Amino acid sequence: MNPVNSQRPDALKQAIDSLTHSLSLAQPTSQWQRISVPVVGHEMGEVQFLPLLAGGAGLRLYWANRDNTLEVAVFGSALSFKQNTTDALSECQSALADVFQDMPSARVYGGLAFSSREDDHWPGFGGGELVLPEIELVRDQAGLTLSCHFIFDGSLSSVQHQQRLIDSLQSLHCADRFPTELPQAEITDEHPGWDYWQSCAAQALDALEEGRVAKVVLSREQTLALNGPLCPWTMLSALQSLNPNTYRFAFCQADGAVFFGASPECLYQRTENQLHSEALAGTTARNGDPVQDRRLAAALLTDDKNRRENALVMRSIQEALAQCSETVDTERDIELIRLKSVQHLRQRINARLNPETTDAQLLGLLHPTPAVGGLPKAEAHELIAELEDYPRGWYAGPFGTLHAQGAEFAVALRSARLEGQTLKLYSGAGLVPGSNINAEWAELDSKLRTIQSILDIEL
Ligand SMILES: C=C(O[C@@H]1C=C(C(=O)O)C=C[C@H]1O)C(=O)O
Ligand SMILES: [Mg+2]
Repeated sequence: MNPVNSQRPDALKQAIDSLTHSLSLAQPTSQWQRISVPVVGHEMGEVQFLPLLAGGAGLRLYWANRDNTLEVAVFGSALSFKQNTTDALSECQSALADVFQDMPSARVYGGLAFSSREDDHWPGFGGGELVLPEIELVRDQAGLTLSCHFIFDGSLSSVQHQQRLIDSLQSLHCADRFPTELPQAEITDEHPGWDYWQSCAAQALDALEEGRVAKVVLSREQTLALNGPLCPWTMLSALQSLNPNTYRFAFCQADGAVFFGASPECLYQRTENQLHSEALAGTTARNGDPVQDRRLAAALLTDDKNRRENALVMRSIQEALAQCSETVDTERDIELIRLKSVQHLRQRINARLNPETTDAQLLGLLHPTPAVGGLPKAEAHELIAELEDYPRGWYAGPFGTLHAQGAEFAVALRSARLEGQTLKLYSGAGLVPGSNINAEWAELDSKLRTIQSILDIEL
């Protein structure tokens, strides 16, 4: 990989200076303030978010949507909503409404855990966290914008905060060498390993045959030991090249622990009362030989087990949306989604929501879909808690953004958690009656393959 220069493009430097100037002129008010400046000039296109994040410190977050119409880098949080339970979003909904009232263009970003059970949470990440950025760099259809958010009431503490914010703005810079080199990685642990998988998948198949569940998604955590520091922003840059039409996301805690990934799956995207969701389930591998690859795709499109996996997700999303929508329409075609190491079945669904529907309600109704949990929900989640012997944390949880006009959440799959020189990778597979234990294990493998391949893991 080429080391890239460490300068700060002039267009960004000018925006930083202009934002610093506006910030120093801020008038005391007790309300939230958002100050934005456009990043303009011929060098605007050279402002790369990942090297800037790599050059930063403390809490940072990255979010890019699947069609690449929105890319965001967050440096620090002006306000943080920590979630103890996944449904606690309803508790911060009114605080969020106040923030959006004062700053109609503000957005919050973050992730939520898969489960509200505390013993399923990761240390430091808890049940979830949504942040209002202290400094936010956004690339969208309007161009590039640098913003900051703060409370400035003229008190000593807010004056100090204003100064800290100016210092942080002035210190934005690209990492000296980016992408940085990647360390060597070695697989040291797995939950489940192959032996335990056979027994846990067999127990799940029993529950399926007895009709206790119709579908259950079991997952696996693979631990990699690294022989040096790993730059998560370099990983994201590599993921972006391999799978450009995925949601890319990262949440880096102040202590350096990072959750990141590149997911193909949308939980929902809402603009006012128009909502889009999808059933993304049913998987086969990719093959380097185009003829074989097309054969795999054709087999997937007609495969009974994979279509059942998908149909159950579809039905569950339809039923959830029916509870809060005026209309719910499914798109007729099942599409094929091709990624670097796997291909999936997808069917889209659109709804016109009842006007009073909130995002807290939507998250509660939709998450976890049976693409990552199972059906019936309660029984499947109980089985997952019983069989899986590691915490899922934010893996398979919602990750995304909320704003005054809407929201967009990915399902945080194809993801990993980095702590020091330990990287944990996650993947899951949906079991339905007739699933084969070996084939589902191979599916777990192929979903881990993309991140592994960046790290040159030999299998
Ligand atoms: C659970 C994961 O993926 C989900 C399970 C799928 C399946 O079983 O076919 C396909 C896509 C995702 O909805 C994962 O990648 O970890
Ligand atoms: Mg599957």
